[in-house]
Amino acid sequence: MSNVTVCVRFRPLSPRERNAHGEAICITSLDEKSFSFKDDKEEKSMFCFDRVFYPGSSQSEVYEFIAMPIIQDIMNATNGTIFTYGQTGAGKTYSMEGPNFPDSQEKGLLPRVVDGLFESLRSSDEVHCTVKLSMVEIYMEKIRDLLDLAKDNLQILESKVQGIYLSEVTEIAVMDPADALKCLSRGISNRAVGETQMNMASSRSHCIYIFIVQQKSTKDGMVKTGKLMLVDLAGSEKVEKTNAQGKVLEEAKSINKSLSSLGKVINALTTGRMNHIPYRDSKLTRILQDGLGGNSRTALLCCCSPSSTDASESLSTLRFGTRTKYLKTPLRVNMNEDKSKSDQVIQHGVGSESCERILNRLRQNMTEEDVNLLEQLFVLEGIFFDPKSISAAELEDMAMKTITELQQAVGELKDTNLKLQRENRILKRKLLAGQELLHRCARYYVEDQHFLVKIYRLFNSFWAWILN
Ligand SMILES: Nc1ncnc2c1ncn2[C@@H]1O[C@H](COP(=O)(O)OP(=O)(O)OP(=O)(O)O)[C@@H](O)[C@H]1O
Repeated sequence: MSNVTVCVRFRPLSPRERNAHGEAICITSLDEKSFSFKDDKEEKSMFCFDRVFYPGSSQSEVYEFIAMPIIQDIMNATNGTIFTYGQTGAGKTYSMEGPNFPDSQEKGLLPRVVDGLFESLRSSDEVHCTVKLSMVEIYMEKIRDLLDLAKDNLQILESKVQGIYLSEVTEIAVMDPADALKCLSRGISNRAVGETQMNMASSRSHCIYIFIVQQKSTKDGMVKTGKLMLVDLAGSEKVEKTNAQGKVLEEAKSINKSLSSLGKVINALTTGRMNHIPYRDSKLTRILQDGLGGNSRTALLCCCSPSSTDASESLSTLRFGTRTKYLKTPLRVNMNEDKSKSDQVIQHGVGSESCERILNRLRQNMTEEDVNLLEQLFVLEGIFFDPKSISAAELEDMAMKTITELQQAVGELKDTNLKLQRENRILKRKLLAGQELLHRCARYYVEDQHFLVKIYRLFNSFWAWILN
């Protein structure tokens, strides 16, 4: 099973959209996983995801499908990342925090995750558990600590034990859900204070909520650590559509850069170009490194407006979601002995060497039987890809991937064709204008020649008259 879940959520039409454009929407529901989408050129395509949340869906449905399995993983010491992606106003913050955090009936993922985490921790009694919370914001490639605004340029570091971490970030140990929500509310109001200070809108920054859950066995001192990151990404709209200038343009460029780095990392991970994953291209991808390519279960919620007027932005969000769907990450358990006893860690990822090359190397030093055993172990661990082990569901998944890719390719070809036709028309117009200009020049040239001949003759007559 893939470790990446990609879902789409369409929010209800807003009163403004209803007033301006009536009930026109760009989607037709097919079932809970697929829908037909009408783009801004009225062309239809079908999209298929792990789950589609239509406008009537509730916050608890989103939580149960997306976050509950990840919370289970955190308890089993694997990492988890949930991120919301989409244009400004598409419903990312509504889905992540819910309206009027944390009091609303319509609580979003964040407060529900807090409840879910403590609920799961309570059910285990032979372990000592701690939950630590951090909250940061990435704005113009600078990481700000939202639990201590004085720390406005945190650095990203990497260690064998912790993986990727933020140096000197404030980590608050929280005892219960109420404590955690109080801490998160503080971070959220600090974010608003910072926005006023810097005169920016929340949609211009990425916000990351980090939960570190540690479970120490009272019997043998083993420590299991799980890291859960919830990421509310900045609006993904295209710069040219925003008519941005000055500082807003700089912000938009910085967001586009980090989101396109995210796209490149996902592309590299899904197309198997594992030898260079450009995590370091942006702060966002570097922080998410553990959550994207490493030891993590990832869920992406693509938030879209259902309005036909937003079809082009929604289409690019859906394309991003489609690419992410084929990201596969190896899952491991982060288990070490108590650090005072040992610093042993589990390595992330399989590196850049291909499966066959590694096996060949092993064959040089080991018996064929041992190599086969190792290979079986790796397949069980999900490290190597074993074609024999593909299930019908995975085959269906792959077929769907091919169909979606072909549909995308057709869509892109159509776009290119339209663009080329437009360019062709412009070139033809330019050519006609050039020909017209050339004719005029030729006419003037001929007229000028006649004029010069006339002057010359006049001059000759004048000269003859002088001489006579
Ligand atoms: N599923 C939903 N049900 C009802 N209202 C919603 C839903 N999703 C979003 N909304 C409403 O739509 C508006 C925009 O949503 P939201 O602020 O979450 O967008 P956003 O994508 O986070 O935008 P930004 O990038 O600016 O932060 C809000 O008024 C929100 O209450």
